[in-house]
Amino acid sequence: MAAAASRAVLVSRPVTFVTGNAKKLEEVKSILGLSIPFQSLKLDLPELQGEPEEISKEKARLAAVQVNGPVLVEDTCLCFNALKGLPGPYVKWFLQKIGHEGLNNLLMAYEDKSAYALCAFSFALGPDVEPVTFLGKTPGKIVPARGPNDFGWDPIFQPDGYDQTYAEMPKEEKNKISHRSRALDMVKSHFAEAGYNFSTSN
Ligand SMILES: Nc1ncnc2c1ncn2[C@H]1C[C@H](O)[C@@H](COP(=O)(O)OP(=O)(O)OP(=O)(O)O)O1
Ligand SMILES: [Mg+2]
Repeated sequence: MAAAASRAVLVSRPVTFVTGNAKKLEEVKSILGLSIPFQSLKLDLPELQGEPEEISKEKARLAAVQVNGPVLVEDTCLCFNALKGLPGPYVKWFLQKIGHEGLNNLLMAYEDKSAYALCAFSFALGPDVEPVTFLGKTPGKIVPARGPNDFGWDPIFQPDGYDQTYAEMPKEEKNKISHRSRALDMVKSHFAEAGYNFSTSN
């Protein structure tokens, strides 16, 4: 810790987590706890097409311009192996248009129902600083919907090693193994190593 403190970067404001999704914010809050001082801003940022890492980085660049300070953003993908990673970053639109049943039907022609949930967090210190990205991945499979329908595709994703879907699992259990918590672990390590020193007085 002494080493980290000696190269501490003084950051004038707490990090702003920018998302248009209240459920995402809830998960990030409960996973991060008090480990990183952050505030949130509800904004649905435009998303570039392309690879998950690039989409997330570009979101961070846009967010940093909007906030004019340090920002954290996240982009979530649900990737089907039989479809070479699709719908991936476009799962939000697939879910909106064809729902859980439609997502299951996409895999009807394939025996392979395996999938992975991928979460890409990007952190930018400000509008002129290149964002850094942290990826978290949880392997599983796509199943007919089971469990409460209160968060996106949770009811159709069953992580490997579990007989429950994300939706059926207790939140604390999901937060232990989820793609989001894996990526956030890396975010936390990055913050600890960089020794950022956030002023909370705004
Ligand atoms: N942990 C999760 N479990 C289930 N569904 C999720 C999860 N995280 C995100 N989703 C859903 C919400 C969206 O439909 C889609 C991800 O799209 P994404 O662009 O990352 O989110 P979003 O547009 O709702 O919020 P943001 O404003 O942060 O982009 O997957
Ligand atoms: Mg989005």
